Amino acid sequence: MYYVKAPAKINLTLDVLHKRSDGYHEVEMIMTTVDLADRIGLEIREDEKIQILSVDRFVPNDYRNLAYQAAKLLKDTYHVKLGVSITIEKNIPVAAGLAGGSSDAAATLRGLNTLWGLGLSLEELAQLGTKIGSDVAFCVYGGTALATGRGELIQELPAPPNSWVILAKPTLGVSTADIYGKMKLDKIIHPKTNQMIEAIENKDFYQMCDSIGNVLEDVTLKLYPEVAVLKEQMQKFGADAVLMSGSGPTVFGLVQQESRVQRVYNGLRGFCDEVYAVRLIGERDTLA
Ligand SMILES: C[C@@](CO)(OP(=O)(O)O)[C@H](O)COP(=O)(O)OP(=O)(O)OC[C@H]1O[C@@H](n2ccc(N)nc2=O)[C@H](O)[C@@H]1O
Ligand SMILES: Nc1ncnc2c1ncn2[C@@H]1O[C@H](COP(=O)(O)OP(=O)(O)O)[C@@H](O)[C@H]1O
Repeated sequence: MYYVKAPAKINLTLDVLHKRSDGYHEVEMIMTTVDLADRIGLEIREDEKIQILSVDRFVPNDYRNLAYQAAKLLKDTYHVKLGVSITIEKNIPVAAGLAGGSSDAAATLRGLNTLWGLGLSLEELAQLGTKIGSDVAFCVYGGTALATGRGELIQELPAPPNSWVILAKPTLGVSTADIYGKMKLDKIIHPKTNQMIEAIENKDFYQMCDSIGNVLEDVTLKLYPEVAVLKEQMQKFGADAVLMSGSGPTVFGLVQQESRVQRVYNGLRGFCDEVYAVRLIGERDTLA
């Protein structure tokens, strides 16, 4: 079995500039990877079949699985005469704003590129990934990046300052399309994207905390007040900065001091089942 790591992402900033004629929204967002990851196991099949073996009951094990779509796209585009069995060990919460499905697809693209001996560049894989979903290109590269367009245009950024990240996922799933669709474009308060880039470049933790922002947060918080409560709790327990990731509903807290991590984690565990204390990965090249 050939294993590939598929880490979750968080959005340090997420801005929407306008709605496009193709129905997508033009975005500007800073994304970074965290060390909560699915594990993708790949096994070549001579019979040309693509098979998904997943242990998670919330994840489809057929053509609807984004890892399946990644394998099929590679196979069809490059006329590969092999198949693959894909085992997905799911650790990233599903439909959570953490890009778990996109990361599984990206890891499958990277892994099969090696296993099927295709010799494609990351750029070529990212371009292919864009056909599966807007977040897949970022997940192909990992690390930290400014993502524009509908999210598929990637400019690499340096690793952010070191930080712990507490992730808390309420027991509800959110539809990304629904949240984008309910946004009031004339009421947006834009996050400080340039200030965030500066904070990252200067490795300034407190400026990073001061620059986080997500225009989708208001929409999700209004629909699901329990997410707002979770945010307040995380602030109360001492996180340095708190924000919802992507379209939600996962809330993340940045915590610089290791001594404070346990307190925030334990505090949240009291009323939220899914809480994780992880680190920012921040850099590319740790995904093999
Ligand atoms: C909000 C974000 C932020 O990173 O992440 P998640 O919350 O899903 O993790 C992304 O923009 C989500 O990316 P992804 O989940 O790949 O979305 P896609 O499958 O491409 O699109 C799902 C639906 O979301 C809407 N959509 C998505 C991206 C975009 N720039 N504008 C949109 O309006 C469209 O209605 C689209 O049909
Ligand atoms: N490998 C996969 N892992 C998770 N979800 C998947 C996968 N393949 C398809 N999906 C579907 O994609 C939807 C969004 O999943 P996910 O990527 O976890 O969320 P998000 O886009 O909020 O980060 C889920 O409802 C799920 O049914």
